[in-house]
Amino acid sequence: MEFKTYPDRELLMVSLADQIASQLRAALAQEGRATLSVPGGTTPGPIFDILSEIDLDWANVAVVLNDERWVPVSSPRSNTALISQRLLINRAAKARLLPLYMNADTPEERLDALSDNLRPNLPISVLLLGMGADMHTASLFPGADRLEEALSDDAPELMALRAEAAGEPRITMTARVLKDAMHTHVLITGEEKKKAIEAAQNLPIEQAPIKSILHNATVHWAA
Ligand SMILES: O=C(O)[C@H](O)[C@@H](O)[C@H](O)[C@H](O)COP(=O)(O)O
Repeated sequence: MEFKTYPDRELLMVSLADQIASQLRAALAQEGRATLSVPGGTTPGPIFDILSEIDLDWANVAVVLNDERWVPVSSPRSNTALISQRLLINRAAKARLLPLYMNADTPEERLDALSDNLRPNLPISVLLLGMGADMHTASLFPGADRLEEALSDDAPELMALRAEAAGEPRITMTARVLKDAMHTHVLITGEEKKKAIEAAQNLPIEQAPIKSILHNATVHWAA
């Protein structure tokens, strides 16, 4: 794992957006297509604002969330709504959204359709992840009902998980898909998350699921 410290959050966001754009450009040059996977939550908004203005061949970029809360897009908790409003606009409006939500009562009802849609766009070219202070990433929460399966190397691409800390049911990429990404960045801010990522290294993976992707990740941090 590489740990990069930035003087402040603004510099972190600008610099990381630039690194992501360069890696997408390289993937586009090599393969003519690229897949970018991003987190929801409260931290990445500013990076989406910057990325959306960057000049690249967005028409050949597929964008997909790492995970989604099973709520309608009209909910303020919808990660799909977040990226629709802050990432898939401006120049990035040309990118193709691979959905992680379709109207239904439970994620299980839509897992097959969403997975079939995702599969041809794997592996992920550039993976941006967030992390909770409880050391979850995507929706791989410590204590989640099917965590062991979601961390295993023969997991399907997507799974539905439930965890007390998660609130609503989640749909998430499994560790296998996250580990296969060509480039992995973890975006964290604040002292609490810095301590959590340090602590994660000495804990079993079930208690610190972020560990599943740390070995070849760059962690970007600012206070
Ligand atoms: O839907 C989600 O909640 C996320 O994708 C999740 O994995 C997130 O990245 C972390 O919970 C950090 O969230 P914050 O940035 O809000 O702390």
